[in-house]
Amino acid sequence: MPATLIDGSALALQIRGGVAERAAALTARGRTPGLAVILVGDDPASHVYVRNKVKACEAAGIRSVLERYPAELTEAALLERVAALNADATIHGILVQLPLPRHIDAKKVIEAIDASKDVDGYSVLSAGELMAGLPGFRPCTPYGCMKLIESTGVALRGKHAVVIGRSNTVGKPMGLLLLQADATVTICHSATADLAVHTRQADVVVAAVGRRNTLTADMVKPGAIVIDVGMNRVPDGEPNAGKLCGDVDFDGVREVAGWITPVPGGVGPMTIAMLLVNTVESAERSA
Ligand SMILES: Nc1nc(=O)c2c([nH]1)NC[C@@H]1CN(c3ccc(C(=O)N[C@@H](CCC(=O)O)C(=O)O)cc3)C=[N+]21
Repeated sequence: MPATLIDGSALALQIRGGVAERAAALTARGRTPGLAVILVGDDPASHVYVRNKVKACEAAGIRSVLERYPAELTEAALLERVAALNADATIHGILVQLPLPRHIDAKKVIEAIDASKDVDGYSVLSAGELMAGLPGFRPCTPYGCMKLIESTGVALRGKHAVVIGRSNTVGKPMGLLLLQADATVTICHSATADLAVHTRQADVVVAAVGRRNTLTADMVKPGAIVIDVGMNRVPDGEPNAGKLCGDVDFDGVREVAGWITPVPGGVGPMTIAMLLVNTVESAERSA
């Protein structure tokens, strides 16, 4: 029996509905939540993501302020904008879209965002709060993955979860969130000797590498939950060339797994939903 599809678009809509109620309650008290999104340069993919974020805010009753700058913007000028948004009481979340042009030190910019407005959860303070099990903003993509896993109804306690990828934005925080949910966690990466040995043991696999077909059917335990964070394009000369695809060989793995997320329509929409959750939460804290 093929895997049950985990519908990230539907779950994201449901979560955004909850956000809309909380935002309306804040607006009724004259405290409309506000999110500032800063986009530097003209990466076409970044423009699509940012537009989706702004649209989702509007639909949920969150005021969004989109600031676009040319790729030549100086680091000093960007830091000045962040400082101004830090001081703006109508702004509860600040998101600086990554990647930034190479002449700008992204770390420095992220650390300049006031911790109370770090709705991306990318700052060292937010990472430390997650590490220490303290309340704080969780990075939106792994946070969304946790909600997708929860939606299956399978309890994580005592389960073996394998994360493929060790980035600061997805792999590492994903491992910590799974650990916090009492899973036994393995983090695999480019130097892992035999990836399949690990994934075949896994009750949950989260693939976050950025390379298509990283996880194939022979690498998956029957019945496992498979979460696909990848955002890749099918190369020219292959069927479906140019289409968005994940890190998982979807057609193969769905025959073995118990649950699987599609790309698109899986993790991507959840990333945006959790950004709205963090923003409304930030506004509630400040109200
Ligand atoms: N400071 C910062 N925060 C981020 O959260 C951040 C970032 N920088 N830089 C880039 C990545 C990427 N990201 C996505 C969000 C939603 C979709 C999304 O909605 N994807 C749709 C499809 C979109 C399409 O069709 O291209 C889906 O998977 O169904 C994708 C990617 C957020 N990121």
